[in-house]
Amino acid sequence: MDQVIERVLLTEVEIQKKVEELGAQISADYEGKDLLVVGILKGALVFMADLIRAIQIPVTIDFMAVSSYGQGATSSGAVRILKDLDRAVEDRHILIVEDIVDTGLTLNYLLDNLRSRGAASVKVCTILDKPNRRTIPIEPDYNGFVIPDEFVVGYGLDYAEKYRHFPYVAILKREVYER
Ligand SMILES: O=P(O)(O)OC[C@H]1O[C@H](OP(=O)(O)OP(=O)(O)O)[C@H](O)[C@@H]1O
Ligand code: HPA
Ligand SMILES: [Mg+2]
Repeated sequence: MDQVIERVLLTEVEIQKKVEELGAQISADYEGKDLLVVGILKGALVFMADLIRAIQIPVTIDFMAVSSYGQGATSSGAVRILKDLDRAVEDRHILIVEDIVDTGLTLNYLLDNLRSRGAASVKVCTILDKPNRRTIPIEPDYNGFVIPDEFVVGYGLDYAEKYRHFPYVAILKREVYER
Protein backbone atom coordinates (compact mmCIF):
# COMPACT_ATOMS: atom_id res chain seq x y z
CA MET A 1 0.00 0.00 0.00
CA ASP A 2 1.27 3.45 -0.88
CA GLN A 3 2.63 5.45 2.09
CA VAL A 4 0.40 8.46 1.38
CA ILE A 5 -2.86 6.49 1.50
CA GLU A 6 -5.09 6.45 4.58
CA ARG A 7 -7.37 3.80 3.08
CA VAL A 8 -8.76 2.59 -0.23
CA LEU A 9 -12.33 3.81 -0.66
CA LEU A 10 -13.17 2.11 -3.98
CA THR A 11 -11.28 -0.82 -5.46
CA GLU A 12 -10.42 -1.27 -9.13
CA VAL A 13 -13.01 -4.07 -9.37
CA GLU A 14 -15.80 -1.99 -7.79
CA ILE A 15 -15.05 0.90 -10.15
CA GLN A 16 -15.01 -1.28 -13.28
CA LYS A 17 -18.38 -2.84 -12.39
CA LYS A 18 -19.90 0.62 -11.96
CA VAL A 19 -18.41 1.85 -15.24
CA GLU A 20 -20.05 -1.07 -17.09
CA GLU A 21 -23.43 -0.16 -15.55
CA LEU A 22 -23.07 3.50 -16.47
CA GLY A 23 -22.03 2.60 -20.02
CA ALA A 24 -25.08 0.37 -20.47
CA GLN A 25 -27.44 3.04 -19.12
CA ILE A 26 -25.96 5.77 -21.33
CA SER A 27 -26.11 3.47 -24.39
CA ALA A 28 -29.82 2.87 -23.80
CA ASP A 29 -30.62 6.54 -23.12
CA TYR A 30 -28.79 7.90 -26.20
CA GLU A 31 -29.75 5.16 -28.69
CA GLY A 32 -30.27 6.79 -32.12
CA LYS A 33 -28.85 10.14 -31.00
CA ASP A 34 -25.70 11.95 -32.10
CA LEU A 35 -23.67 11.74 -28.87
CA LEU A 36 -20.59 13.86 -28.18
CA VAL A 37 -18.72 12.81 -25.03
CA VAL A 38 -16.69 15.68 -23.57
CA GLY A 39 -13.99 14.73 -21.07
CA ILE A 40 -12.85 17.38 -18.60
CA LEU A 41 -9.07 17.21 -18.32
CA LYS A 42 -7.09 16.20 -16.55
CA GLY A 43 -9.11 14.43 -13.88
CA ALA A 44 -11.59 12.71 -16.21
CA LEU A 45 -8.89 11.08 -18.36
CA VAL A 46 -8.96 7.63 -16.75
CA PHE A 47 -12.75 7.41 -16.31
CA MET A 48 -13.35 8.73 -19.84
CA ALA A 49 -11.10 6.05 -21.34
CA ASP A 50 -13.01 3.32 -19.49
CA LEU A 51 -16.48 4.80 -20.00
CA ILE A 52 -16.33 5.24 -23.78
CA ARG A 53 -15.31 1.58 -24.08
CA ALA A 54 -18.39 0.61 -22.03
CA ILE A 55 -20.74 2.60 -24.32
CA GLN A 56 -22.18 0.40 -27.05
CA ILE A 57 -23.49 3.10 -29.44
CA PRO A 58 -21.43 5.29 -31.82
CA VAL A 59 -19.89 8.30 -30.07
CA THR A 60 -17.43 11.05 -30.89
CA ILE A 61 -15.18 12.55 -28.23
CA ASP A 62 -13.65 15.90 -27.41
CA PHE A 63 -11.95 17.44 -24.39
CA MET A 64 -11.91 20.62 -22.38
CA ALA A 65 -9.41 21.53 -19.71
CA VAL A 66 -10.52 23.87 -16.95
CA SER A 67 -8.91 24.59 -13.66
CA SER A 68 -10.13 25.89 -10.32
CA TYR A 69 -8.04 23.93 -7.84
CA GLY A 70 -4.53 24.84 -8.99
CA GLN A 71 -1.94 23.13 -6.81
CA GLY A 72 -3.90 22.71 -3.60
CA ALA A 73 -6.69 20.75 -1.94
CA THR A 74 -9.23 23.61 -1.95
CA SER A 75 -10.92 25.36 -4.85
CA SER A 76 -9.97 28.94 -5.69
CA GLY A 77 -13.54 29.53 -6.90
CA ALA A 78 -12.65 31.02 -10.27
CA VAL A 79 -12.87 28.64 -13.23
CA ARG A 80 -10.55 29.16 -16.21
CA ILE A 81 -10.65 27.44 -19.62
CA LEU A 82 -7.17 26.08 -20.35
CA LYS A 83 -8.18 24.12 -23.47
CA ASP A 84 -11.43 24.51 -25.41
CA LEU A 85 -13.35 22.06 -27.64
CA ASP A 86 -11.95 21.50 -31.13
CA ARG A 87 -15.33 21.86 -32.87
CA ALA A 88 -18.66 23.69 -32.64
CA VAL A 89 -21.37 21.80 -30.73
CA GLU A 90 -24.59 23.28 -32.15
CA ASP A 91 -27.40 20.70 -32.14
CA ARG A 92 -25.19 17.99 -30.64
CA HIS A 93 -26.14 15.94 -27.58
CA ILE A 94 -23.29 16.55 -25.13
CA LEU A 95 -22.36 14.30 -22.23
CA ILE A 96 -19.82 15.96 -19.94
CA VAL A 97 -17.57 13.40 -18.23
CA GLU A 98 -16.11 14.37 -14.86
CA ASP A 99 -14.08 12.52 -12.24
CA ILE A 100 -15.76 14.33 -9.33
CA VAL A 101 -18.45 16.87 -8.52
CA ASP A 102 -17.39 18.60 -5.29
CA THR A 103 -18.50 22.23 -4.72
CA GLY A 104 -20.22 22.18 -8.14
CA LEU A 105 -18.38 25.32 -9.29
CA THR A 106 -16.66 23.64 -12.22
CA LEU A 107 -19.79 21.90 -13.43
CA ASN A 108 -21.95 25.00 -13.07
CA TYR A 109 -19.51 26.92 -15.22
CA LEU A 110 -19.31 24.15 -17.83
CA LEU A 111 -23.09 23.71 -18.08
CA ASP A 112 -23.65 27.44 -18.60
CA ASN A 113 -20.82 27.65 -21.08
CA LEU A 114 -21.84 24.65 -23.22
CA ARG A 115 -25.56 25.41 -23.15
CA SER A 116 -24.82 28.93 -24.43
CA ARG A 117 -23.24 27.35 -27.55
CA GLY A 118 -26.57 25.91 -28.74
CA ALA A 119 -26.13 22.22 -27.94
CA ALA A 120 -29.28 20.09 -28.32
CA SER A 121 -28.78 18.82 -24.75
CA VAL A 122 -26.06 18.88 -22.08
CA LYS A 123 -25.89 16.20 -19.39
CA VAL A 124 -23.24 15.13 -16.91
CA CYS A 125 -21.71 11.79 -15.96
CA THR A 126 -19.32 11.68 -13.01
CA ILE A 127 -17.70 8.71 -11.33
CA LEU A 128 -17.62 10.42 -7.90
CA ASP A 129 -20.03 12.79 -6.16
CA LYS A 130 -19.31 14.57 -2.86
CA PRO A 131 -22.75 16.16 -2.20
CA ASN A 132 -21.86 17.37 1.32
CA ARG A 133 -19.44 19.87 -0.18
CA ARG A 134 -21.84 21.50 -2.65
CA THR A 135 -22.01 25.31 -2.68
CA ILE A 136 -24.08 25.40 -5.89
CA PRO A 137 -27.20 23.19 -6.01
CA ILE A 138 -26.39 21.05 -9.02
CA GLU A 139 -26.78 17.28 -9.55
CA PRO A 140 -25.06 14.99 -12.07
CA ASP A 141 -27.40 13.07 -14.39
CA TYR A 142 -25.29 9.91 -14.06
CA ASN A 143 -23.25 9.22 -10.95
CA GLY A 144 -21.00 6.32 -10.01
CA PHE A 145 -20.50 6.69 -6.25
CA VAL A 146 -21.54 9.13 -3.55
CA ILE A 147 -18.46 9.59 -1.32
CA PRO A 148 -17.88 11.26 2.07
CA ASP A 149 -16.25 14.65 2.52
CA GLU A 150 -12.64 13.42 2.36
CA PHE A 151 -9.93 14.46 -0.07
CA VAL A 152 -9.48 11.53 -2.45
CA VAL A 153 -6.91 10.64 -5.08
CA GLY A 154 -6.48 8.04 -7.81
CA TYR A 155 -8.48 6.99 -10.89
CA GLY A 156 -7.55 10.36 -12.42
CA LEU A 157 -7.84 12.48 -9.26
CA ASP A 158 -4.73 14.28 -8.05
CA TYR A 159 -3.23 16.08 -5.16
CA ALA A 160 -0.76 18.69 -6.53
CA GLU A 161 -0.75 16.74 -9.85
CA LYS A 162 0.31 13.49 -8.16
CA TYR A 163 -1.39 10.08 -7.62
CA ARG A 164 -3.67 10.25 -10.71
CA HIS A 165 -2.35 6.86 -11.86
CA PHE A 166 -3.59 4.83 -8.85
CA PRO A 167 -6.13 2.32 -10.27
CA TYR A 168 -8.30 2.70 -7.12
CA VAL A 169 -9.81 5.72 -5.32
CA ALA A 170 -8.19 6.33 -1.94
CA ILE A 171 -8.40 8.78 0.93
CA LEU A 172 -5.17 10.72 1.23
CA LYS A 173 -3.51 10.92 4.65
CA ARG A 174 -4.24 14.35 6.14
CA GLU A 175 -0.56 14.88 6.91
CA VAL A 176 0.16 14.80 3.17
CA TYR A 177 -1.87 17.95 2.40
CA GLU A 178 -1.83 19.69 5.79
CA ARG A 179 1.91 19.83 6.27
O1 LIG B 1 -16.96 20.68 -7.97
P1 LIG B 1 -15.66 21.41 -7.89
O2 LIG B 1 -15.38 21.92 -6.49
O3 LIG B 1 -15.53 22.48 -8.92
O4 LIG B 1 -14.49 20.36 -8.11
C1 LIG B 1 -14.48 19.40 -9.12
C2 LIG B 1 -13.46 19.72 -10.17
O5 LIG B 1 -12.16 19.86 -9.58
C3 LIG B 1 -11.23 18.95 -10.19
O6 LIG B 1 -10.53 19.56 -11.25
P2 LIG B 1 -9.20 20.46 -11.08
O7 LIG B 1 -9.58 21.89 -11.24
O8 LIG B 1 -8.47 20.05 -9.86
O9 LIG B 1 -8.36 20.06 -12.37
P3 LIG B 1 -7.77 18.61 -12.76
O10 LIG B 1 -8.93 17.81 -13.32
O11 LIG B 1 -6.75 18.89 -13.81
O12 LIG B 1 -7.19 17.98 -11.51
C4 LIG B 1 -12.12 17.86 -10.73
O13 LIG B 1 -11.51 17.18 -11.80
C5 LIG B 1 -13.37 18.58 -11.15
O14 LIG B 1 -13.25 19.08 -12.47
O1 HPA C 1 -11.34 15.06 -3.36
C1 HPA C 1 -10.76 15.54 -4.37
N1 HPA C 1 -9.57 15.03 -4.81
C2 HPA C 1 -8.91 15.52 -5.90
N2 HPA C 1 -9.36 16.54 -6.61
C3 HPA C 1 -10.53 17.09 -6.22
N3 HPA C 1 -11.21 18.11 -6.77
C4 HPA C 1 -12.30 18.29 -6.07
N4 HPA C 1 -12.37 17.40 -5.04
C5 HPA C 1 -11.26 16.62 -5.12
MG1 LIG D 1 -7.17 18.50 -9.56
